[in-house]
Amino acid sequence: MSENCNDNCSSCAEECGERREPRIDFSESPHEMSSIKKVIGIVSGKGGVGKSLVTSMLAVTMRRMGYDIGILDADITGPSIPKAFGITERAKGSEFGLFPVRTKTGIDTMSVNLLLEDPSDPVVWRGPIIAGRVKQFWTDVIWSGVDFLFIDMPPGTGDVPLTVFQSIPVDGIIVVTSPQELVSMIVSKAVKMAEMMDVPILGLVENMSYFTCPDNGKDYQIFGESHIEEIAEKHQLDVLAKLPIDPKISAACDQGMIELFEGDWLESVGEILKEMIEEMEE
Ligand SMILES: Nc1ncnc2c1ncn2[C@@H]1O[C@H](COP(=O)(O)OP(=O)(O)OP(=O)(O)O)[C@@H](O)[C@H]1O
Repeated sequence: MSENCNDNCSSCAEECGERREPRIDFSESPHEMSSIKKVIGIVSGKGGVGKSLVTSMLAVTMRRMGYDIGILDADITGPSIPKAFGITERAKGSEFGLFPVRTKTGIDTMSVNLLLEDPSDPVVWRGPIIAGRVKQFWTDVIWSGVDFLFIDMPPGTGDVPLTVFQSIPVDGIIVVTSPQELVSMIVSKAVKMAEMMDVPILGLVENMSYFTCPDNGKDYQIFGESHIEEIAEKHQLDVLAKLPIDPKISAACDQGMIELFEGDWLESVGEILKEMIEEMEE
């Protein structure tokens, strides 16, 4: 029996010797006109740690490296991708399906905010409806010629992320954390969920890790000392990147100009993803 066993075989993907129910395949096929090479989920154990920001910056970094990128905003109740990229137009559809909206540098995006009459309307749907909408972003959207589709996952380890993992074949996930007390437990939860769903974890990204004082150039750990290395070691994971708290980043996000951010923090993650594609194409 797996150490992660929650006694619910129907929601578990692990093939252990004590399985009492057959493993049900909930996976959905993408739109028949889609072509997607790799699907990467960006997750966090709790909200507000900068998951959407890391998704956006990673997409921009990979775009700068020459890849064709899509972002599926699965954070239905708190969609932040259109705002970060300054997208105001609505998504259009045809008899074939729904088309993503392209950003200024050519990143394809789909988000519930691109479908609402008024993007400031709250989404007050229940879990199954939210999960259904995320599935539609996979099955009904035409993701054409995408090398990497990044999924900005809903925060936490509840119903919706579970459905996303079951229905979309995610090739790997990146766990975003911030240096706070509860991080160890939160990372453990995200790691266990990924293991149960049989999805490889590519590593951890620590956001808001430090602040570099513009006056003396020194780094300060505003949220306290980071324990990310210990946590990574405990779960045998890699720390892929550490991002500073940077008012220029939040300003770029607020102004819809994340594509203009300056910084190479996520290039190491880009190299790992590049290897994934190269291995696939060999
Ligand atoms: N490193 C950073 N430096 C400055 N501002 C940041 C940084 N990381 C995140 N922020 C700001 O914090 C806010 C929350 O970030 P973001 O929306 O990415 O979090 P999230 O984890 O996706 O939240 P939720 O899951 O609740 O939607 C945003 O306004 C963002 O601009």
